[in-house]
Amino acid sequence: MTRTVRIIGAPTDYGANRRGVDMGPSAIRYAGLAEQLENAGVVPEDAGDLPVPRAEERDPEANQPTEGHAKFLRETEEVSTRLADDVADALADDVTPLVLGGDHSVAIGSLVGSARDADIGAIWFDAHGDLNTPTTTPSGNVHGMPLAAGLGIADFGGVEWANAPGLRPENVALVGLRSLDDAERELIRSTDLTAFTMSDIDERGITDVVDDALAVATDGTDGVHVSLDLDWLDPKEAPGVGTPVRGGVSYREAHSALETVAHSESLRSLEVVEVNPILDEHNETAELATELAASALGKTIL
Ligand SMILES: NC(=[NH2+])NCCC[C@H](N)C(=O)O
Ligand SMILES: [Mn+2]
Ligand SMILES: [Mn+2]
Repeated sequence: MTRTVRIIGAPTDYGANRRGVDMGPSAIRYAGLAEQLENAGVVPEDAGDLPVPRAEERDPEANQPTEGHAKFLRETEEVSTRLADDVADALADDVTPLVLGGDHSVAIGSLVGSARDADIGAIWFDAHGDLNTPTTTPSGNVHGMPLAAGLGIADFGGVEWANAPGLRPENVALVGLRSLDDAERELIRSTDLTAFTMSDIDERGITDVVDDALAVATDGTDGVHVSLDLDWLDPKEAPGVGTPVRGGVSYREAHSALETVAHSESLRSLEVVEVNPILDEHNETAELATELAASALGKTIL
């Protein structure tokens, strides 16, 4: 049966400290997403963008860059709750949700929706751990926290709207890490999360690492949520991101990783986040995002 993919735009920027990432969904569509998905042999269905509180409508008090504080948490709750419903509805319609960020805080809604009526695994392709909490965050930016939120870790325990019921740390694999805060490092050591750093990819090659990540994420689950932060790639390949870190995966490694995901036939939901057209060069990061989404959904070279 041909897979239908529902595109859900989540044009947020309040979870990051860089304006412009809210234009990610349009840049990704403009880069030819629908056509790329057709080339992948799936039927794209565009649900448009979720309403997101504009800068003028936000609580100015919620933008205090102090330590031990999550900025715009109320706004994040509002959008995450809606997004979770849309993701869950897509799955109930037997359609694969493809969420377009926006900053990585949108992953809270994706995880909650994808794990609403199922046990899921997650693969986090990212330079960062996104495992901070309102207490440990060095920046206050919620895009550095969504995985901890979904897992209900530390002060996210009991923050119900942010917890993904069917997601357990044993089924989460982070791939391509190269920038961690101390508290995140500590957390990875003290939980059942699986973490593959760039050094693991150097040593073992991307396919082996992603095979292992898939084994973790599919073990006893109904499917896998793939979260692709474009800063996972080397900034030379993906310059249009707010928090670039040198030493990321190459163009070919990224495709290979997502082709391996497609091959496993375990993809349940997908998101591509952190594309910031203002920081991009000729929309190349958005183009990369569309290509990689197509690879994850089954596009092959031959
Ligand atoms: N999704 C991202 N780009 N996250 C970057 C997070 C950076 C840093 N760890 C922080 O908490 O602020
Ligand atoms: Mn990142
Ligand atoms: Mn991220």
